[in-house]
Amino acid sequence: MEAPHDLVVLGSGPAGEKGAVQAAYFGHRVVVVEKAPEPGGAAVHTGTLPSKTLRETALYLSGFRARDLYGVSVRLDDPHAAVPRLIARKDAIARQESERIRHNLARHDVELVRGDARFVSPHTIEVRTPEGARRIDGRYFLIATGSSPRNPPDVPIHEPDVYDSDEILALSHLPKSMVVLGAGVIGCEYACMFAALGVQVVLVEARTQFLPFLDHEVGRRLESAMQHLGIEIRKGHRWGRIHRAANGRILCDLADGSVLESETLLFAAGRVGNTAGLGLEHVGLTADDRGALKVDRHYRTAVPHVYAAGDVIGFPALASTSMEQARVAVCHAFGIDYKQSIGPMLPYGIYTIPEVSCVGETEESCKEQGVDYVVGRALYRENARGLITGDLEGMTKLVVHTKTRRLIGTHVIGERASELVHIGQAVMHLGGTVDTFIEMVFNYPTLSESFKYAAYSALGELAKRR
Ligand SMILES: Cc1cc2nc3c(=O)[nH]c(=O)nc-3n(C[C@H](O)[C@H](O)[C@H](O)COP(=O)(O)OP(=O)(O)OC[C@H]3O[C@@H](n4cnc5c(N)ncnc54)[C@H](O)[C@@H]3O)c2cc1C
Ligand SMILES: NC(=O)c1ccc[n+]([C@@H]2O[C@H](COP(=O)([O-])OP(=O)(O)OC[C@H]3O[C@@H](n4cnc5c(N)ncnc54)[C@H](O)[C@@H]3O)[C@@H](O)[C@H]2O)c1
Repeated sequence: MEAPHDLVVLGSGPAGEKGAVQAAYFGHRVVVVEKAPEPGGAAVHTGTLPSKTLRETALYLSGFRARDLYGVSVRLDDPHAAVPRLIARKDAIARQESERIRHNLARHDVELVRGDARFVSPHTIEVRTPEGARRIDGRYFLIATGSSPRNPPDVPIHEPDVYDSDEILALSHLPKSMVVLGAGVIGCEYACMFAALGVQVVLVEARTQFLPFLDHEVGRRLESAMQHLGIEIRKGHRWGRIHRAANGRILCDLADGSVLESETLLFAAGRVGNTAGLGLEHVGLTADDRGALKVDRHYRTAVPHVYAAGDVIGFPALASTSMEQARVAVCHAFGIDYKQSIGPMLPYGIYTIPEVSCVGETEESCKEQGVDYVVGRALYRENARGLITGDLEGMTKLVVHTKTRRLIGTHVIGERASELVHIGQAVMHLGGTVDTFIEMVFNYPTLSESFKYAAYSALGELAKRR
């Protein structure tokens, strides 16, 4: 009989990898079970990295970034050659990242077992491996099995030309038109990517507010930039039947009676936790109707020796937070005095075109909480690096507490937004004020310098309040 492992991790995505390595680093014997042929999960194979690689490749192949510099029209030299080039680049990145994960696990002496895991008793899983079944006992378990695209019965995902966000990565050619259902982060990102490649995109969303968690001014800017990119945005529309016309095109009925017709359709409306088939009943757990597991602030489920982290626990379902949750879970399980909680301020990076990133309070959240605030803005078009880069629509926006002058929110839309936001995040994390930016010397010319000018703008607003 195999000796029990200290930690058994189900899944090798961001949560599984980081949780496993954290425990192994502190001397514990760890095994990771992964059912896919290569480690990395959705982050490496179907979600984060593939979509971000496609975005960069789409911008490069379409000459998109050069549009405002040289007045070139955005078009692909050879649309037929684009898809193989997009796919090849994405596959190369996935291979390298899987290899990095294998290496990271191996150098921490974490065993990686290929197979489908399910609980057969509270302390034992059975793994169906290509070679047969293997039982693994553990003292603690970390469920990090991630999520999959939601697949409602009335959406014919497996029909040709109808895709979900996993299948879209196997697109064989660039379509002329696409209807994207769901303007969540996934829908918006893919809508932008395909529009940049010259595909005619219609984006449908039931809500009337575009990405409602964004600062509304930033959301409006993004919406108008996406429209400028050629995307037709249909807000406040529910969709109904999706079917095929006699001419082979895809039809999507909208609740107002109109019908959208396109060559392809991407269904991008939500994900469900990968808990079906995990044998949760053998450990005394149940998932909710979205397949998600409930955890406490230490990421412990209702069963004390079983933890869960990442997409399988639902919101916010980001690679960034999944890793941190798993580290916290493992530190708690083994009493490691290292990481007790995840940072209180979670940044969002949305890789639309343009990119958007934010952390902390929005104008709307300040109003809701009755917080007295001012904002400062700096436009990329008034920034030397913005002019050089040709991004004339970008903006850095700071939200500052009127009384304490502390920075409480950072919002960036434009080139490098998801990198730049960390400047604001660091200042917020360290309790900095608007004056911090005034004291700092920034490299010139940089987009980072927009923080100083946004701070000046906020100072102007503060002066009016005196
Ligand atoms: C299109 C798209 C774009 C995204 N972009 C971003 C982004 O830009 N930034 C960001 O932070 N997040 C992004 N995300 C979200 C991010 O990919 C997820 O939050 C992240 O992958 C979750 O990590 P995880 O470890 O919880 O699960 P996953 O990465 O899903 O990994 C779970 C692993 O568990 C394995 N598994 C499942 N069941 C079993 C079983 N029974 N036995 C063994 N193994 C099993 C799976 O095969 C998988 O490898 C994106 C997601 C999508 C879909
Ligand atoms: N850059 C990033 O950080 C990034 C990128 C992609 C995905 N993700 C994560 O992946 C997760 C899933 O993203 P998602 O975009 O699939 O889900 P989502 O739930 O965020 O968005 C789905 C959208 O579809 C709409 N919708 C649902 N049913 C509808 C109907 N019948 N008619 C009209 N509209 C309808 C919803 O109102 C919603 O806006 C998110 O939690 C997100 O955090 C993150």
